[in-house]
Amino acid sequence: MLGAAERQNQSLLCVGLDPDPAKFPAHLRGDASRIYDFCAAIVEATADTVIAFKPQIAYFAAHRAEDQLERLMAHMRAVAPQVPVILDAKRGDIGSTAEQYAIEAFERYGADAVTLSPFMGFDSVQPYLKYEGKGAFLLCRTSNPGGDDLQNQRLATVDGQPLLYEHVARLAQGPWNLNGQLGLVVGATYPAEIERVRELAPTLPLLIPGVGAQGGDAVATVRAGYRRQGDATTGPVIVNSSRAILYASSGDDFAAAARSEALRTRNVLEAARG
Ligand SMILES: O=c1ccn([C@@H]2O[C@H](COP(=O)(O)O)[C@@H](O)[C@H]2O)c(=O)[nH]1
Repeated sequence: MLGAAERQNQSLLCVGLDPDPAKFPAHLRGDASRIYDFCAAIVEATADTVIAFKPQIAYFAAHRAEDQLERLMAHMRAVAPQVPVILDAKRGDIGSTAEQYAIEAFERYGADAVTLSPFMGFDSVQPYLKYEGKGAFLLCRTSNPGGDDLQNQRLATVDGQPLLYEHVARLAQGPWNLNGQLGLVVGATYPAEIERVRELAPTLPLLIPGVGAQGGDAVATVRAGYRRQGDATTGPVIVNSSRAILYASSGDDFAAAARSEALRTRNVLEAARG
């Protein structure tokens, strides 16, 4: 799906759906019952500019808007059937609970992929892999400064003493990737680490948040993560921007402004492919 959407829309851009009613345009501001309306307008305005959509579940759950997320997932299917939807849920729990989270992501919401924390080990990831054709992106080197606290620690007990994030990348490229369903999350705020992850995980899709509001360098991100080999490329690169697109305007023209910002970002990413 990623390859098809990338080709059809000529895009590496993922629009993140992080609806915060306090930031909505004036006629919707503060009204959590309009989360669906806001997001549906963004989806309609950007559907032909993206490789993927990424709704962040916290922004719906915090406002008791899970029913609106269900409707939005169905709407994305209808408006953009070719565009994969990555549910950003960052789940991670023992196997029996993970089975319930997998039902939530893939059966309740019908997501194509979900984000997971790998911290609890392979048995916490395995329940998601039972869903044929669905994907799981493991947090590897996240975009936030605090990612250093654990992800940049050296593992003295593992061969070669890799950094923790390097170990996650190797596991995801190798023994954990039973049916080719895994990808990795790497922050656009750390291009050198994106390059390292690409070395260790040449075929995996990389979900890369951090351009836009977090200030990550879009060009450096693509140069670090995107590889063309002959006519083929290595694993896809999915560069997420949420707030910079969603809140490009606080006026009635918010959807048109979101489209302009999405097109601008897409074009920067395209130019960086070389
Ligand atoms: O390392 C990570 C992992 C996930 N995120 C999520 O991506 C978006 C970023 O939003 P912006 O408004 O473009 O900053 C958000 O949903 C985060 O939860 C991340 O930023 N970094």
